[in-house]
Amino acid sequence: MGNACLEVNHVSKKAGGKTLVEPLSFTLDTGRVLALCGGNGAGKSTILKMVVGISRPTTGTILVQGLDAHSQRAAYAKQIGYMPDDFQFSGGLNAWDTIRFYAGLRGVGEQRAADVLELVGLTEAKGKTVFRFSKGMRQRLLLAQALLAQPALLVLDEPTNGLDPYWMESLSDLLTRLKAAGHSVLFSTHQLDVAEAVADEAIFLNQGRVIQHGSVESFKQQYGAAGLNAAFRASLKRTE
Ligand SMILES: Nc1ncnc2c1ncn2[C@@H]1O[C@H](COP(=O)(O)OP(=O)(O)OP(=O)(O)O)[C@@H](O)[C@H]1O
Repeated sequence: MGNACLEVNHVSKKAGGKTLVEPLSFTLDTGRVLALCGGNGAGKSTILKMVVGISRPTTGTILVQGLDAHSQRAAYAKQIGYMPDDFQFSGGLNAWDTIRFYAGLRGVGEQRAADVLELVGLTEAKGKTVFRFSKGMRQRLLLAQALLAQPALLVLDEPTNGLDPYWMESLSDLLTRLKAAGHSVLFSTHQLDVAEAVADEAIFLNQGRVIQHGSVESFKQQYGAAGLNAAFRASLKRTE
């Protein structure tokens, strides 16, 4: 496809004698947002780790902007901003020193570091030591480091974990603006209302298997106000 930002082809993962992810294929076009939805242990983080290149698929290939994760590693990594789940920052640094450290790693200047802190509402808190941050503030700092290099593809693992309603809504607004600016976003969530509010497409996962993939609009049309929750339940039922 002409404007594919991410192409996942027949990717699967086995580890410890267990199939964590059964073969899956999907394409994410430029400027689109795709939500990987599923409960605990569905395989969401495993898929995201393969997409960012920190875990190698057992089978299949992944291309971001036409680049291969393993044979073109450095160029590939530059296309991606990653917000991992449950990452611990070095607690002794304040937010400003932390974001400047990541800016240095990404080859990004101080102005951009200040801009991303502003985007996630942490300018006022920039002198505060990160270990004094609430969970939601740490999440926002993690998002800020993912945004630093204005990557073509943002990969966000449970980005709304710990966010209060104000920041949930702000994240939706921010993702909408990033989309409009041509960024593509792949994120995981177990909160289907978040996927419904933010994503263009959703993939439903259960125990490492895709049980449904469709546009959020089509799920809304089919299930009305009950939305993605009803669509997910119906998909689960069909596969039981
Ligand atoms: N290296 C590994 N070896 C064996 N099993 C693993 C490994 N990594 C993950 N798993 C298992 O794979 C399954 C999928 O895990 P994963 O973290 O991808 O799920 P998830 O959908 O992100 O779940 P959660 O919402 O709980 O974070 C789980 O059962 C997990 O225990």
